[in-house]
Amino acid sequence: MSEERPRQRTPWPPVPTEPPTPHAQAPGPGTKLQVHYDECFGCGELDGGLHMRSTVGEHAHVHAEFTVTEAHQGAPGLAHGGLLACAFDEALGSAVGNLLQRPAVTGKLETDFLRPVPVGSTLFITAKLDGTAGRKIYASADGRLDSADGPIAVRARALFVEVAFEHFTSHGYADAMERFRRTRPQTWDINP
Ligand SMILES: CCCCCCCCCCCCCCCC(=O)SCCNC(=O)CCNC(=O)[C@H](O)C(C)(C)COP(=O)(O)OP(=O)(O)OC[C@H]1O[C@@H](n2cnc3c(N)ncnc32)[C@H](O)[C@@H]1OP(=O)(O)O
Repeated sequence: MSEERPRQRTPWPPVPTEPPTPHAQAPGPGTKLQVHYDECFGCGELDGGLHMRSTVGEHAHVHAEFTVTEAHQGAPGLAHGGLLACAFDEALGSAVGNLLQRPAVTGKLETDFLRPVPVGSTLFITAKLDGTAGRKIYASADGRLDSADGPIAVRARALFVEVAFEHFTSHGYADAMERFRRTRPQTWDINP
């Protein structure tokens, strides 16, 4: 299997964009990012969740790690593709939310699965912001197998759409903001 397997041939971002500018209060390189919501399947402490942790890298990248356990299998001994997509959604969303400090939800997420990801392996995911166009935020990520310079196993790119905080209170739990603040007391008071 060759290292470069560029399955994503369509232009990206698909529309003209502005360069993404990290928010003045965005956490800097080396910052270990906090859980954004303690009941999040991606980063929270739920039994069976992905328990992902992320760190801000240089040049507005976010690095995340996902270790595949027996609870994440699709085929015997291999990660389920849907859960891998979930790990990328988490890493990409973490980059968008933490670096831009704008509330946003995933509008579109596409993944290329380039290599099998076995149980016991760790995906080293690097997510970056690619551009913004009004409420639309484009981001992409690579996931390398077992080390930060391992072969790329999964690639993803996503469109996030900025939303008002009411998105969470009207479509989710009415007390969504209290639930966010219970995990991260100040973050969710930031005006978009
Ligand atoms: C603040 C401090 C933060 C602190 C730090 C936080 C850290 C935080 C870490 C989070 C880590 C979790 C990461 C998981 C993130 C989820 O899992 S989010 C859950 C999954 N996603 C959803 O549930 C979203 C459901 N969809 C929706 O609610 C609505 O469709 C949307 C996405 C809000 C868009 O609806 P809308 O607001 O009515 O806007 P709409 O005009 O339809 O679309 C806006 C633009 O986007 C385009 N668009 C929308 N969808 C698509 C699509 N699928 N394809 C192409 N274009 C699209 C539209 O064409 C439109 O383009 P323009 O016309 O403006 O050129």
